[in-house]
Amino acid sequence: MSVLIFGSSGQVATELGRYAPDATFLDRAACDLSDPGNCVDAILYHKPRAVINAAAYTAVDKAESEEELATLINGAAPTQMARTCEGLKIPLVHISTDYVFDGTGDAARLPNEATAPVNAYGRSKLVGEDGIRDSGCVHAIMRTSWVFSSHGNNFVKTMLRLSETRDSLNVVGDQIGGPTPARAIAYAANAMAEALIADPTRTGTYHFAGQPDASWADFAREIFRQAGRSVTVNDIPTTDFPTPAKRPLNSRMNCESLKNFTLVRPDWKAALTNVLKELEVIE
Ligand SMILES: NC(=O)C1=CN([C@@H]2O[C@H](COP(=O)(O)OP(=O)(O)OC[C@H]3O[C@@H](n4cnc5c(N)ncnc54)[C@H](OP(=O)(O)O)[C@@H]3O)[C@@H](O)[C@H]2O)C=CC1
Ligand SMILES: Cc1cn([C@H]2C[C@H](O)[C@@H](COP(=O)(O)OP(=O)(O)O[C@H]3O[C@@H](C)C(=O)[C@@H](O)[C@H]3O)O2)c(=O)[nH]c1=O
Ligand SMILES: [Mg+2]
Repeated sequence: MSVLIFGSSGQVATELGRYAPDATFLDRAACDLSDPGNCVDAILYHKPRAVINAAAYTAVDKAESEEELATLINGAAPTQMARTCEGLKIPLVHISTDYVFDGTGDAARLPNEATAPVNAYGRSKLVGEDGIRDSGCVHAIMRTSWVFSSHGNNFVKTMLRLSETRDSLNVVGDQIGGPTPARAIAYAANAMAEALIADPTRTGTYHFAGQPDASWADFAREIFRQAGRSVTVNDIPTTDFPTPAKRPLNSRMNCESLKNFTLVRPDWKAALTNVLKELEVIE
């Protein structure tokens, strides 16, 4: 029996190929999660020993005008996955987000603190979390943040692209969080699946974010520093960068309970160096 993974070409799904090479990966063509019944059929057909959900609707601004679709993919589908896993008594590892929090204050949030998403994407992800917790299945809901890798869409690639035509950029300096390498998320998700098979009492909600916490402006500066690109980053307040979706200011997450899985917060600056090498921006 192998592990079944929803997602194939996304940032985290791509990296899972490294740690779970024998797993079955389902792309959108094999299982379109906008029809949540499809994931029930897939799990019953494959009869895996665990399920990892690395698929999601991740277009934060677009979700404001497509909340229904985002909620099917991020809410209803993971709920159906969890109910099916409960029926088969197999664990589900699911990836969620810092955007389930409202971002008030400046303390690092614990996994059991109150959620209150400020945008449609966050609300859709919270529906999925609640559905999984209510299902009774053995699970790890891993909340992560600010994911980057050498493939797919992410802030690192956006900054590198902008640097080709700009020598200064305005970047928000008052949203603080943990940039997280997709590779580390994939390692952790696979480790959690195996650990839950061995010991279901580890079921629960966990935080997994890269360290140290930084603003998007700090993140941008480090990208340009490592890439050797001379782009001036001007810190601006969120109010000066209007977007369709509101974003939380404080995305700090307390990750201490990762010790249940003998995992620690990954160092995002070191991982950034690897990603820049993979992109052949540096040697
Ligand atoms: N990106 C980020 O900054 C963050 C992401 N997360 C969470 O981490 C997880 C992984 O994110 P990441 O790897 O960055 O996401 P990506 O956007 O890179 O990939 C999303 C994946 O979901 C798949 N997908 C989208 N719509 C559907 C659908 N209707 N049916 C089936 N599959 C679909 C995509 O498939 P296809 O290639 O066919 O489009 C793709 O493989 C998600 O749960 C996300 O919410 C949490 C915090 C931050
Ligand atoms: C391109 C650009 C963005 N920004 C800001 C906008 C935003 O506040 C921040 C990051 O922009 P992005 O569009 O990459 O961010 P966003 O897509 O909101 O990233 C989020 O994605 C989802 C899926 C998550 O789950 C979150 O953890 C988080 O990673 O930077 C600037 O200030 N200047 C710029 O030139
Ligand atoms: Mg984005």
